Amino acid sequence: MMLQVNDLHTYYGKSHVLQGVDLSLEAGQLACLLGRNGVGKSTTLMSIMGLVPPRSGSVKFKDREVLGRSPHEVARLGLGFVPEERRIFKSLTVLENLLIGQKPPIRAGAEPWTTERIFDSFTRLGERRDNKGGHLSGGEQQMLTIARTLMGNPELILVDEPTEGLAPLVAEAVLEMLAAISRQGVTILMVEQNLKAALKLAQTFFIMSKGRIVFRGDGQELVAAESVRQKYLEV
Ligand SMILES: Nc1ncnc2c1ncn2[C@@H]1O[C@H](COP(=O)(O)OP(=O)(O)OP(=O)(O)O)[C@@H](O)[C@H]1O
Repeated sequence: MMLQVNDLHTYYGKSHVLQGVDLSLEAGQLACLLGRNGVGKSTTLMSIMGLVPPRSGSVKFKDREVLGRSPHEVARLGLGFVPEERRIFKSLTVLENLLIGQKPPIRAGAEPWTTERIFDSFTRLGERRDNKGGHLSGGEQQMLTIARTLMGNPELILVDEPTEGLAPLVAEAVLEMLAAISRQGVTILMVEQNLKAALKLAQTFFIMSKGRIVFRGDGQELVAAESVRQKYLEV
């Protein structure tokens, strides 16, 4: 198992936000975490990464317990995090931004991500390689944030609402980038609000409500589960 989260509890002060989250992902999967605003999706990703320390439970990354480790240590084990806000260096070029994210691969035999591989795989970034980060569009900045995370050669990436605030066509390009990354063997857990877009992309779906996972299934099962969608997703 690439990721196994069991009975995860996280608090902000007295507020009990994650109330026993259970989820698991196999290597190579692209999974989508859905749910209404404020149910704890971002907190789940941040708890896995150690950015918000959970109070109890277990987070196993490739069968190794990572709960209690610092985000830096978790990243070094091969877990990448793409936060919702795009953290690029505006005064540095696309190429320089990518080089900042570079870390040697952990897994022997895996083809490492280099700037050339990034520019070959994602030509939009290649065209912009010498442009300053601050001059990129929102969608390009999102692509750069994702690509910079890849430069750390993660085996699993956690991606928080990558299409937030992007126009539909740009959002589609960002999701296509994630699909391409998945096809290249990186496991992905992403939060995405747009169900229609997510259905085209992901194989596995988790729905969260009030700090717990209330549904797990594939695309067909999610489409069939009309009452679940009505109860937990639709407004
Ligand atoms: N730093 C914080 N301090 C206190 N409460 C917080 C903090 N961050 C989030 N919360 C609260 O925790 C709950 C879960 O937030 P979280 O961001 O994980 O939800 P979400 O499902 O990702 O929602 P959204 O889509 O709105 O980001 C919300 O009620 C939110 O107000």
